[in-house]
Amino acid sequence: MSSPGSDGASRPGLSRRRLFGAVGAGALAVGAGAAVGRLTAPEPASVDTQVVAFRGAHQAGIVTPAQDRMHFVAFDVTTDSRDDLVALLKKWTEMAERMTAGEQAVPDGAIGAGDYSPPTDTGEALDLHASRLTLTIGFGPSLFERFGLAGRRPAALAELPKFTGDSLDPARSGGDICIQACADDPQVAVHAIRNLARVGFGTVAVKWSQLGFGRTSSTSTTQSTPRNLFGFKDGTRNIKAEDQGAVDEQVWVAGADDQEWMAGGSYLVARRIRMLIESWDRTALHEQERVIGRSKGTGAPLGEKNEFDPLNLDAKGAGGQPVIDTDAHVRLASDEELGGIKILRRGYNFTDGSDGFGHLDAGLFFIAYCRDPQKQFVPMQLSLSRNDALNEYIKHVGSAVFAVPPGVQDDGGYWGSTLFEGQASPAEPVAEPGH
Ligand SMILES: C=CC1=C(C)c2cc3[nH]c(cc4nc(cc5[nH]c(cc1n2)c(C)c5CCC(=O)O)C(CCC(=O)O)=C4C)c(C)c3C=C
Ligand SMILES: [Fe+2]
Repeated sequence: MSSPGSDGASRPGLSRRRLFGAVGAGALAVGAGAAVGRLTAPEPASVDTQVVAFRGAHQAGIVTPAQDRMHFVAFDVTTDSRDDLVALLKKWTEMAERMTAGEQAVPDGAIGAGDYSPPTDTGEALDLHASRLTLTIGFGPSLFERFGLAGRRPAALAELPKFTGDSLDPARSGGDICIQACADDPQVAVHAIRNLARVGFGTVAVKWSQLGFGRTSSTSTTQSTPRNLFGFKDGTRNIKAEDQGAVDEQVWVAGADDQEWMAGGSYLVARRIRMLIESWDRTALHEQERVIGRSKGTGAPLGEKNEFDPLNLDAKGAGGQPVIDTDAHVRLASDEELGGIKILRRGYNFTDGSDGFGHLDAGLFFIAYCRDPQKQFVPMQLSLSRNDALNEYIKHVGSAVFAVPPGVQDDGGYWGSTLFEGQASPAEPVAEPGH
């Protein structure tokens, strides 16, 4: 197994490709991208930057610069055996570390297991790079009702309330465990989830899953802002990895918050939000911009010139009416209106065919990370669900919340070991969100 360098980058992206030789690896990276038909060009990457370190104080895939593709899965745990569940988490950890390093899920698993048994790696990523694959695990509230975990459930991991307008499909909601796979190559993300689900047979079963084809936010100042399916730049005022103060205050759980096993972890809220594309597409540009509160072209706040100009929520037009409307999305979601609350958004566009009525089943698979969903996501979504002008054009159809444990470190840990072994390492307390 390879180990990442101290800078978080390593070279084992080559090893899955060793079959084909290491010469010209940089050129092959470009070829591999073209072969799977990326819709948007990946940001330039050398072989060295293909691997995101798996180990660390925090799991990768949260403040990691958002990759362009996602495969998200929620599992039900089908066993009653805690030992079997822990054994699977250990196996998953090994496989996840290998795959994020660009290696096969199991050494030589694709063709080395012999002619008479099923391959232990499914093989579709054999000639692909690591593609900045990250795998991030989370545990849902329902898991804590079993396996003797009741006393270890953090208060922050309460089920989300029903919000005005929710039209949730239980078949696309909840789950005992989630795994978020993000990569710059869709086949790499799908391969990772497929192989983890495959070895989980008998212990877990897929409850629901979602593919995302384009990031809808930036999580680093090094990234350009992408556009969502309404055509607007999305992620401009997101928390960025470089803003350490905001990340510590709003994203990472501190040891003193509640359950110590969550120190260095975070909470993930997932919402499958259908976007009523046809209705939006019949809406005048002026109204689209009023609803969002930003200009479609530049992404600038209404009344301003440039994308990153500050929101001026007090500005009034000639008639004395607010330039950014009282029910504009960005006003209602802003930390200025919410007592300092922020979240880290990491969502993806999706299109899952059409719905039988000639409408695209398309939208935003919204993912948010925060230190306490009850204090951050819930008040934000309460405000949006009641008053947001955007509600005429969207419908929340799936929902889930998960506790995302801290990262796996070099201490024999595995995904969830701080929960199952009680090995939490205390973290420095930092200020509460919004204070
Ligand atoms: C509960 C949180 C949020 C949901 C749900 C949500 C859905 C949603 N958002 C857009 C499009 C845009 N959102 C933008 C900004 C923005 N959105 C949220 C939160 C939720 N969005 C926040 C916290 C912010 C930042 C507000 C601020 O401080 O300015 C923007 C503007 C660009 C940006 O800053 O990111 C767009 C565009 C859609 C289409 C959508 C549901 C489908
Ligand atoms: Fe938004």
